[in-house]
Amino acid sequence: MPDRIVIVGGGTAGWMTASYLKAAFDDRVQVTVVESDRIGTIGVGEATFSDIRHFFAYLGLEESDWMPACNATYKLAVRFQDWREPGHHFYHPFEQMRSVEGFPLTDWWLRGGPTDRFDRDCFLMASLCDAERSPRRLDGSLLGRDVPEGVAESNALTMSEHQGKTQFPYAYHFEAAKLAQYLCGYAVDRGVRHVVDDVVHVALDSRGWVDHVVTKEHGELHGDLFVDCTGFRGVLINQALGEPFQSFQDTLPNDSAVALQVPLDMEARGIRPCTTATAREAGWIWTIPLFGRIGTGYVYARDYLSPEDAERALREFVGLEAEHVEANHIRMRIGRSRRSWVNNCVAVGLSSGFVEPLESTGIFFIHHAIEQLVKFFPGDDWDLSLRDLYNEAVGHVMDGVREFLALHYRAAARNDTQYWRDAKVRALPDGMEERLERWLTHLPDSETIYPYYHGLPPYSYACVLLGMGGLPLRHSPALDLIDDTAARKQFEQIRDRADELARTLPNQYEYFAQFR
Ligand SMILES: Cc1cc2nc3c(=O)[nH]c(=O)nc-3n(C[C@H](O)[C@H](O)[C@H](O)COP(=O)(O)OP(=O)(O)OC[C@H]3O[C@@H](n4cnc5c(N)ncnc54)[C@H](O)[C@@H]3O)c2cc1C
Ligand SMILES: N[C@@H](Cc1c[nH]c2cc(Cl)ccc12)C(=O)O
Repeated sequence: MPDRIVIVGGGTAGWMTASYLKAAFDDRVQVTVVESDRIGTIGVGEATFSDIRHFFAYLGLEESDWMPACNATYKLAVRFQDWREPGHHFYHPFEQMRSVEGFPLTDWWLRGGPTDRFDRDCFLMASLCDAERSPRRLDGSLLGRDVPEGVAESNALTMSEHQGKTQFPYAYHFEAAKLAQYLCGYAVDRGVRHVVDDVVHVALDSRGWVDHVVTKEHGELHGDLFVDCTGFRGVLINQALGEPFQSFQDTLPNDSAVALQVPLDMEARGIRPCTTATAREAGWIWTIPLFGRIGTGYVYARDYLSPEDAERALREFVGLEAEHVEANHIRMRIGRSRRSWVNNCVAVGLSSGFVEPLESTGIFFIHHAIEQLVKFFPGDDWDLSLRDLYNEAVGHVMDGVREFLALHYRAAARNDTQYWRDAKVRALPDGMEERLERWLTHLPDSETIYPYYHGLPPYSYACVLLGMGGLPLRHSPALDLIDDTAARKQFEQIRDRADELARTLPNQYEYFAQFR
């Protein structure tokens, strides 16, 4: 069996992979992580999908084990600010879409919702975000008793097996660098060898497979399977094995970011239970509230804005609190390696692919890749089908997310700068134009979105279309022929329940302060 695994890179990807493989295969595999202390990681304050709870559950970790160590907070939604026009906001929440008479509530809302806020009318989470509530009460119970926690009883190996069945109501914000550190401790405790050194050469055998990697001070590291977690460099997959990188730049032009970590008095300021993405002149600014500080950054396209102007705009946005904080400029490689698994090398994380962090998909890509690696782990004969299945699954996830992100720009009503005007006419990924055409007459459903698993349910697309406000949408004509009493009752119930929750749940600061 290929049981000697060498992971090159110790960022989020490297340590998530090491700890997961140990949880899966225990001492039946030998795992080594080699990471440079000279080349830094991309550790900004990060936001996740709710599915990451399956990752922690797989490792046997509770929130109380890892959250305090990573300054983590809850995320109930992404708040899109100013994408339609200045002052407007809407949420993309973690919440199961309700349906009435077989039609999603958003469709009923289009026919005639009670207010002009589809998000507050159709989802509880939008009101909880506006009221800045924690999803848990001080005794730890979740919202009401009506939300199933549902990890323990499930025996599914992968996230895709959960999709559509339930929707967990929150995800997390955390410091990625601290999570990597925490998982390093977890992995090393379970026997992972940790080598701090630079890989200076990747030695291939006569077939072009990785034979070993050469380090500066620790000699050669031999293995059967090599995992490339070297970030945008793609030291093994792209540099040594020559696998081409396919850029998504034609459809997603943002290629840069400038980030700041800003310590703040969270007691005075509060901790918003959502990621905020605020549209700006040539991109958007993320605000990720952590316990004790916020992570913020401007994601922009260099074709429209210089790094200096981006930093200036970001500092203006944040205000005086960031005065003495140093900015971190990052060049982003947007797209994916044509194949993420080549011969005996599997790329996980930024080396495999990346899209701008608008919907917090980076860590989801990693989690998904690791699940697939376990599912399609090679045997002695390195059966090609397993590798192909892996590459197809990983490729579909990134291609699907690419479409979902492209939709944000096409649908945004904002058109005050050249950047936003160009966004309306920019090319869409192959096949998406036809799909979009259909979504305008019938809100997206599982039959009409990107046809392979990519982590995003149809209601996420509906939220973006309804919230961005730049495209004309129509309700299903059938709704004009169906009694709307049940739909109106549903809207009322949501409003009443949201009011009650907003009155009775604590705020996030109160919730997390009790553990300090
Ligand atoms: C601006 C920005 C914002 C983001 N926001 C989010 C978000 O909100 N949510 C989310 O889910 N994801 C987000 N991501 C993605 C997320 O940061 C990454 O997916 C995640 O951190 C994984 O990075 P990585 O481990 O692949 O690479 P890196 O963090 O770059 O780590 C690379 C590792 O490889 C090592 N290395 C490189 N070369 C060598 C060598 N020759 N020898 C030895 N070691 C080497 C380095 O030392 C390092 O340990 C964001 C990314 C960017 C760029
Ligand atoms: N599987 C993802 C999909 C998802 C459902 N709702 C949201 C909202 C946001 Cl902001 C991101 C992602 C999602 C998950 O459940 O996490």
